[in-house]
Amino acid sequence: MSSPFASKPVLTYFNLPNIGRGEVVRLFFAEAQIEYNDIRVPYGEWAAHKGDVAKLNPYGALPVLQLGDKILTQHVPILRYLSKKLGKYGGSNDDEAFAIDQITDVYIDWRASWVTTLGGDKTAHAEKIPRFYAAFEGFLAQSGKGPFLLGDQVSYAEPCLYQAVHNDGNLTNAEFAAKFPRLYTLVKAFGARPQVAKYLEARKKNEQN
Ligand SMILES: N[C@@H](CCC(=O)N[C@@H](CS)C(=O)NCC(=O)O)C(=O)O
Repeated sequence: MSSPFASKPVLTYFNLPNIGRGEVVRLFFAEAQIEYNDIRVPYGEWAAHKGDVAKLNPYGALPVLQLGDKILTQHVPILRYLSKKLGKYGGSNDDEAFAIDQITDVYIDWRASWVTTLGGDKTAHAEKIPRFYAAFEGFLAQSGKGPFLLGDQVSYAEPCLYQAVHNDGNLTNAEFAAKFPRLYTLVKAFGARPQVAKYLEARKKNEQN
């Protein structure tokens, strides 16, 4: 791995079990083979760090990415910015860029809804979550490509979708695979990308779900 940036990016995020927003940026870095400093704040120590983060990020939340003298926040805009800087992962025309934006905005909605079901309320989960998977599947059907949203070209949508499927344990769910075949094929293909597979193997030690 190396870095196309003038200095090594510094990603600060929680040491969560691979379910959080910053982990999506880590997945993107794995795919793009970007070397970065991975600062992991133990969740239990957040109160002690919050003030320092607020000095960098007016929103006061993580992840924060330091890129030289730039401070970037909001995980999907971070992915979008990195994609532009790298000249890939963001689509090669306005229509492709729109398709990525569209599906990742649904991912953001999924995330906002999903965190409200974290207490383990199965009824709330069943009421709220399947519509997002159906939307992902629908947009993938509209694109008509595969295995990825843009065909063979990976975009920053893939790490987002990978996590949406991973977070509910659906990577090994045959029923899920049958119901959402395009989405399932996409996340399996993303997880099998050599650099991503290597990263996923290494992160197993931190896997708790
Ligand atoms: N819209 C932001 C949300 C950031 C966010 O809410 N981060 C959570 C962790 S995933 C956080 O820092 N929570 C602690 C807090 O807000 O005090 C993004 O997409 O990055």
